[in-house]
Amino acid sequence: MKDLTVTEVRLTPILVADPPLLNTQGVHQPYTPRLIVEVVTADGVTGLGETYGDTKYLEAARSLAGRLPGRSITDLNGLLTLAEDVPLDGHTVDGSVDVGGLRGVQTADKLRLSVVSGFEVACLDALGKALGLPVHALLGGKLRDRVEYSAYLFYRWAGHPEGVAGESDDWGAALDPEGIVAQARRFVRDHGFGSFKLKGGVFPPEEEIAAVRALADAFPGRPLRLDPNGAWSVETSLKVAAELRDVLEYLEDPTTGTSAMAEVAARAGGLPLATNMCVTTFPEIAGAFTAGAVQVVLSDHHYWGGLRNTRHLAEICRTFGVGVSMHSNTHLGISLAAMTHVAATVPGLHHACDTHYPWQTEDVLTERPAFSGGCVTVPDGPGLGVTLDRDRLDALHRRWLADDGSLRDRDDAAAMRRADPGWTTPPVPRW
Ligand SMILES: O=C([O-])C(=O)C[C@H](O)[C@@H](O)C(=O)[O-]
Ligand SMILES: [Mg+2]
Repeated sequence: MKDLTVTEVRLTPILVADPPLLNTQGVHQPYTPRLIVEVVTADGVTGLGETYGDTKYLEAARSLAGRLPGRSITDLNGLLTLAEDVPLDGHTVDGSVDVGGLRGVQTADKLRLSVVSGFEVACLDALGKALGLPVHALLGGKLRDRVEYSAYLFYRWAGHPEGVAGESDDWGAALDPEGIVAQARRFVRDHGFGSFKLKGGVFPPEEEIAAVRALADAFPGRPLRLDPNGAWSVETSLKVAAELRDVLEYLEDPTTGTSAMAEVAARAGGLPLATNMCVTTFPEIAGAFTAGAVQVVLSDHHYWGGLRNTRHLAEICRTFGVGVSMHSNTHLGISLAAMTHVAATVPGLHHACDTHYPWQTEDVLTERPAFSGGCVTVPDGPGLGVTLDRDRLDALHRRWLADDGSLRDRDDAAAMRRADPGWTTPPVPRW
């Protein structure tokens, strides 16, 4: 009989290199915080998880980690209950849209669930390793052998602003339709992606419409998406919908708030709306679905509270005839593996999932998960099927230790101020 009792939890905050990707709030910082969670059992099995690493997540994770030893890694329902008691500093969850993450409102429950997700994945990884089963088997079994991802295109600068220390890359700038098409071609060449999402809300809508049109011309018939993170008014959203209806698979969070989304959805001539901003918690589902505000929910196991909650969300969507796919924030290979396992178990996953992973040149794994034909093969080995490289983890942790605190919380507006000192987060609607 195996001893599945947790004896130790290790939390390692790290800073990971990130390119200067633009969004409506600003630009990505040169390094972004992530938290690596290791759960160790009495038998010496270690499970891996990954989640947001910003200070408020780290503090909550430390509190939760202290409560785990002595419990079983199988006690995943208890883990969610345990998290409800994690104390939070009130001023960190004020109901506003998060700075940089663009994941909708911040609430205490959502913060706790985001922390729990890293622990849940680590427990599932450890359980899978202990039983010799892949994580997808613990979730009820895979329905597909490969999970399709979409190329995540960003307007970007060639490098971080002058005077800002960061890693360089050879992508060059992408600030117009030609740059975006060139970026897409490189994603196809390197990873074989068959669908494309453009992060919008950066330039006036006409410029972004032109970029999507250029993608449609370069890749006829391929599924395309545009996501301005709620930056447009209802009227602007409708104008964009009318111009791009023939080429978009869906329009993602054109405008902010459930009622504005519902108005756009009702008048967009059948173009589906997707969201990772107006439906990000279970309590938001009823209002949004009843109002017909969204046709596709972009799940994210980080903020929905883990892989099992993601399946739960997918079942609710299926019940209401709402599509489901997957959102991503900057993440590493542990999370890509977790996303792939859960996506493999979701019935009716009709859209390629988002992933930032191709933008991440650093990881904490011995071997990076790879895309082929735009897909990741679902791992069938024990657990998540990834192996921690402790030297890499230590190096990225040392970077976090050396930071003076300015990069430990993602803040895309602050990063933009390094290039444009007068920059403030634009009010919505921006256009
Ligand atoms: O689909 C989305 O909304 C995102 O991926 C949000 C992210 O924060 C993205 O905008 C980014 O990384 O800049
Ligand atoms: Mg989005």
